[in-house]
Amino acid sequence: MEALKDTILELITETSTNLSPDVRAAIRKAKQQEDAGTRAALALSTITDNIAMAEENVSPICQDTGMPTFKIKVPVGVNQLEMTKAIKAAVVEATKTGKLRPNSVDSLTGENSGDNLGEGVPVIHYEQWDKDEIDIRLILKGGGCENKNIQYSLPCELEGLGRAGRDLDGIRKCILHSVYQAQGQGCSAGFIGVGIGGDRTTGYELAKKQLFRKVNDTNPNPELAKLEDYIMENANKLSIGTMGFGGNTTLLGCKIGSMHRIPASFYVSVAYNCWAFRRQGVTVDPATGKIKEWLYKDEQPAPQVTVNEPEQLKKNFDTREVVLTPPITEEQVRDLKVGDVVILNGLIHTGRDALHKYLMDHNSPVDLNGGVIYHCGPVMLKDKDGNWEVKAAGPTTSIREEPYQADIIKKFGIRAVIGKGGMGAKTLQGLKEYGAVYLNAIGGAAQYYANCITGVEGVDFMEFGVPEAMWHLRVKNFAAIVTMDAHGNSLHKDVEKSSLDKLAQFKAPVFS
Ligand SMILES: O=C(O)C[C@H](O)C(=O)O
Ligand code: SF4
Repeated sequence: MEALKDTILELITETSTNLSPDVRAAIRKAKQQEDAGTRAALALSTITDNIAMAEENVSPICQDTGMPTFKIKVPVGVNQLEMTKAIKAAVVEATKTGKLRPNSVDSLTGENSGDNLGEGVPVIHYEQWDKDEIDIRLILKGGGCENKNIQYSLPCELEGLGRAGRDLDGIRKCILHSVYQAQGQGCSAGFIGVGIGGDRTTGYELAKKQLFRKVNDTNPNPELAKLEDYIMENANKLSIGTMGFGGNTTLLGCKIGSMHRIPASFYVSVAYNCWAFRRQGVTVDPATGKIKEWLYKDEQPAPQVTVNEPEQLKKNFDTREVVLTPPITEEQVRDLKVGDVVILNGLIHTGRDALHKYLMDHNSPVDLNGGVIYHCGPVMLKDKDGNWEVKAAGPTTSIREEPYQADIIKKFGIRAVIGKGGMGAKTLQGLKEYGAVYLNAIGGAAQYYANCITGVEGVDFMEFGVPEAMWHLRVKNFAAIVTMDAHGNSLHKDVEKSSLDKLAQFKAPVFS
């Protein structure tokens, strides 16, 4: 099987950079159904452009290439030890070439291994089957959507929906609630895999396994097929929309599986996947290790997408546009309101979990007064001259910084925070008190934003690892939407409230 390492490397590259046709079609449909001129339409246009750019650049669709998870079926006699060696070698190579972000972090020390290997990483599940070929499936599921997975233990009380019992209607309520609780934080519009039954572990495994089904397949269990149809007809009535901006499409797919459980437990487990639904598979010849067939590629190529120039994008949307260059003044910030599109030109600094924790008790290596913090963990490579190159640079989920953000804004005089998914009441109060804004970039649009970065002017805290370091980036035409302003307004708060009101319309039983 000497070709196996190259096969796995090709599979990883394809999964990370080229969204499969069934997922693209779902996103295309959402884009066609979105009301023109809305923020959700802007987000879907940017996402569509980003998908095309990733394919063209053979570079990660999203900077977070997730926890590489392989599900493998092997004929009797195949050497799994050899396979694991080849998989790990391919993962290291894919990381070196910028197709994967180094994502393997020691949970106790915080140290990033740098090559995507570590205890339990990558995840590799083997099972034997009676066919004489190897079936290898890979999913790259990022942390932001993984954090929106949820597991319900029935019976339970659900906000907006009331009691969820140990029956199909209780399951219905859990699934609707799982879409509501994700809001836009897991980069909606999303896909969900649902596992009914099992224990805490196997329930979640069943949920994630559903994500390997094709977007347009039909559930072989008629009762579950009916429930999937119901969810797809109704979840979008929550109007959470793309990125949680409000809008017509919140859910792009729902796949449900069921297994036996023990009498005391009744779990409903939901694996929430973002629009960057990256899963691919191949069948492989056990003798050579070569690819026989791709499993999620259609014959006809996806329709060509013309990548909108920022100018073109701006023309489609009648929102106020404000061009800003850091350092930004308090007056400029207080002039902004929710819905404005801010175009940034100049120096911004990345910072996420490790940096925010550090800055609470330490000084910043750079002057952040009037500055912009970008919640982002980029994919970075050094070019032949040893200069850093940004390969992918979309936003991470901002809510994780909620415990720190207001204090950091006050301490350093920061004027704008860029991220996705919004922040909470403490930050909203801080924006008002200290004069700052929250700018929602389009989650997952890693190529789109990498394209706006004209230079890397340095980096601090490399000891935090590439994703968590403080990168000093020069940007041009970096567009993001004001979704929390310095006057106490928050689009996220409004959408959460309106979607909760809408959720309540599904309280009455549907499935007896
Ligand atoms: O880790 C990241 O860069 C993004 C993450 O997947 C997130 O959605 O927050
Ligand atoms: S940033 Fe968004 S698109 Fe990327 S992995 Fe996280 S949830 Fe998915």
